[in-house]
Order: sequence, then structure tokens, then C-alpha cells
Amino acid sequence: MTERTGASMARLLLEGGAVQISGEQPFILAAGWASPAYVDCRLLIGEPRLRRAAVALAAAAVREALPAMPEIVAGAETAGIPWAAWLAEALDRPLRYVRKRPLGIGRNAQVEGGAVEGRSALLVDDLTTDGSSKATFVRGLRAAGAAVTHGLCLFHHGTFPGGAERLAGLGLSLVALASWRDVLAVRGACALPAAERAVLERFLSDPVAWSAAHGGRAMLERPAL
Ligand SMILES: O=P(O)(O)OC[C@H]1O[C@H](OP(=O)(O)OP(=O)(O)O)[C@H](O)[C@@H]1O
Ligand SMILES: O=C(O)c1cc(=O)[nH]c(=O)[nH]1
Repeated sequence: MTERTGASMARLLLEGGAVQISGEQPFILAAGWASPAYVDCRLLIGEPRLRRAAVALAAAAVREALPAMPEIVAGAETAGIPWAAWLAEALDRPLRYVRKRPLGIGRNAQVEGGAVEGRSALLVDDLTTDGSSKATFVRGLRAAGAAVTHGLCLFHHGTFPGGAERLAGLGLSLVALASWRDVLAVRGACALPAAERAVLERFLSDPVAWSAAHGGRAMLERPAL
């Protein structure tokens, strides 16, 4: 992703209050990691100016980074769905969404909104931590017959081990609009306060040790693909 995209997306997250740094109580993330840093992209959903700007960045990134326009945009349950809907609109593409697991009743479907068989689908989620959820969503879409080679998210932690290998093993090329490097580069009124920046930098210097010392996972097992 270009530096300009990263800088713009990081600024939107900071303006929207989505970057949350806790010096005391750690956040426990979906994959079991403890972290002092949480990015709540959901806070941008409700703000028309911020969400419009983020969707414009996402649409430009798709046009620039993907080898071909996807036939379908597929949102990941839950927080990926509104972003996928706005992006599908911006790209004038059909929308689907993929559940974390098949519904268990009715058609017992994991992919909703129509057929995906034989069509290329861009997986859209708000955020990526270590790719565990992406594996579930990619498998669900592929089981329904979609060709999934690319994903897009607004923010990628990119800090925990195993994530890059998991995405590579899945054959998913991920376009992330911003990462911690972009957040740390923001200056001015919306930049992180110095104390929060210090907490974040300490964590980023060894996320696994930080997690283990704060009641989270201390993985060293091989990441499941
Ligand atoms: O595991 P990764 O692929 O790295 O992605 C992290 C996931 O964590 C969040 O979802 P979560 O299930 O916490 O909440 P949601 O139902 O609000 O989307 C986020 O929306 C991603 O789907
Ligand atoms: O991995 C997660 O659960 C997670 C991390 C994060 O920063 N934000 C979020 O909504 N989920």
C-alpha cells in the first residue's frame, strides 16, 4: 500500500477514536492474544465523513493493487459486512457475505446473498490480527465455489507470529490500508499521546512476550492454517 494511503487511513482511525491504547487492562483479541492496543474500526461505521473517506481509499486500493477487478465483493461477518457493502457499491459489484460458521438452520449456508460458484470474490474485513478469521472466511467462500485470492482490510496489526505464514498458506494476498507503522507516523492534533505511544512501542517490540505477561496467549505452537 502507498504511504499516502497508510497515512490517510491511520488519520481516519485516530480521528474516529478507533485506536485504543490501554496502559492497564489488556484487550484479549479473538485469537487469544493479550494486547494493550485495540483498533475498533466499528467506530467509523457510524460517521458518514470518515466512512466515506475510508471507502474511497479502499476502492482506490482495489483498483491499484488487484490484478483484475473481482466479480464479487464478500463481507466477513460481522464488522466486515458494512465495509463490503459500501465497497461493492463504489465498485459497482454484487455483494455477498460470509458467516463465521454455517447458520445451522434453513439452507445451512455460510455464504449469503446469492451464488458465488465459479466467480472471483474479494474478501473484505475491517481488520486483520493474525489471519485466523480470514482462514475461516476463505474456506467458507471456497467451499461455496468462489475463487478467492485477495482480501482487503482497513487495518492490519501485522505483529503476531504466524499471521504472514497463515495468509500465505491460504493463498490469500491481503491489501491492508494501514498498519501500526502508519499510526505511529501520524503527527499533529490527532497523533497518539506520548504516554500511549510509549505503551504501544513497548508492546510492538515483543508482542508475544507482552501477551504472555498479561494473561494472553504465549504461542509457540505451529499456527493452524
Ligand atoms: O482473525 P483475523 O483474520 O486476524 O481477523 C480479526 C477478526 O477479529 C475481528 O472480528 P471479531 O470476530 O472480533 O468481531 P466481529 O464479529 O465484530 O467482526 C475482526 O473483525 C476480524 O474479523
Ligand atoms: O483480533 C481481534 O479480535 C481484534 C483486534 C482489534 O484490534 N480490533 C478488533 O476489533 N478485533
